Amino acid sequence: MKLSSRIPFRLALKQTPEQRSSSIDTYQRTMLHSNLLRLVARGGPKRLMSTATKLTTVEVNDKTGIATLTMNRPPVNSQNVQLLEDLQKSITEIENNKSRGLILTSAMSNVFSAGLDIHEMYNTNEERLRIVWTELQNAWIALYGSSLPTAAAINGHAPAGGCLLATACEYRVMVPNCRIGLNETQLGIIAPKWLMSGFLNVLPKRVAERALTQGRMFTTQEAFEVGLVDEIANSKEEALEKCSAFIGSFAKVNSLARGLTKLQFRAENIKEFEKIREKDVANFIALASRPEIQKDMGIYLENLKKKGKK
Ligand SMILES: CCCCC/C=C\C/C=C\CCC/C=C/C(=O)SCCNC(=O)CCNC(=O)[C@H](O)C(C)(C)COP(=O)(O)OP(=O)(O)OC[C@H]1O[C@@H](n2cnc3c(N)ncnc32)[C@H](O)[C@@H]1OP(=O)(O)O
Repeated sequence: MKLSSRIPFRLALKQTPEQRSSSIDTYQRTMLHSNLLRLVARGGPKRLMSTATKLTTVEVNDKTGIATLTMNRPPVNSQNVQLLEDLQKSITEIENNKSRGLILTSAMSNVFSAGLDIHEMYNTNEERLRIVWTELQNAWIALYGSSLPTAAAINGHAPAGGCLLATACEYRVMVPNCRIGLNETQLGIIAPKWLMSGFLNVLPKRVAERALTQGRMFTTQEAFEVGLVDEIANSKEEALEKCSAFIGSFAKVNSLARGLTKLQFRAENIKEFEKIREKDVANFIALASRPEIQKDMGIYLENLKKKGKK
């Protein structure tokens, strides 16, 4: 299956008859391929890899060779230092074990990830803030810069840092009635450029600019319509199957050529990020230490707690 051949019927209708018949033919082949993969994915024995991690698990499907990396930090997979470090360890392990691809998902029933753990940034010291931000940077670059095919099975809400992880992947499948987006401006903070890279990779610049300035949280349907997610699935299982089908689409492509091509597309963002990463840590510490930001964090946490008790 070629990525360029994934043309939905509604777009196929706008094409010439020749283009249309070729797209529909490719579409049917794609469906057949994805159904085959689904059968394999369902039947395939799963192997739990030996990750020395507390908050992530890695399961490899022996038949497809695809690894599923699951975040498991109840209640909302908020990203504390431990989760960010575990994500990196699991990504490295999946790469070293020569898996055919990586699917990122969540063990929570309605949340993919709530973003950075605000408790880790509240009432703390500069050294802790440095660690938090450095580990967020490290986790992002491990995922964004991986040469493996990557996909996110977004089985719940994905605000801020949750959206960051999802958009670091090459493909996204999301369950209905959830929200995804970079809501930083709504919180009175600014997402640095590298943090927007994945978002800018998948959305037209105009749409991305508007969404980022508004701090917009897209519903699943809206995210699909603008291209922030590639497909909608009715359940986590279906999302995992669709992600497997995406990764399976590279079965006949030379993996080295594929990986290097991917990295060429991402090289500029990665280079920019490497240039500013130290300065970016300093900027984050300065921002997060500001008394008014600390005050806002306290209020935000209180409101989240109150909402939870309702
Ligand atoms: C002003 C705050 C941020 C300040 C940051 C400062 C500087 C940073 C500079 C740049 C950073 C940009 C990069 C990334 C930033 C981030 O990721 S910030 C985090 C943004 N995340 C959010 O705004 C999401 C907040 N959470 C929610 O909207 C919801 O929890 C939900 C994810 C939609 C899930 O809803 P629901 O299932 O109903 O669960 P509850 O709301 O009831 O939550 C359950 C408990 O979890 C706690 N919690 C939720 N999110 C977080 C979080 N991000 N950090 C820590 N804790 C969180 C929530 O308080 C509940 O706790 P209790 O059970 O009540 O104790």
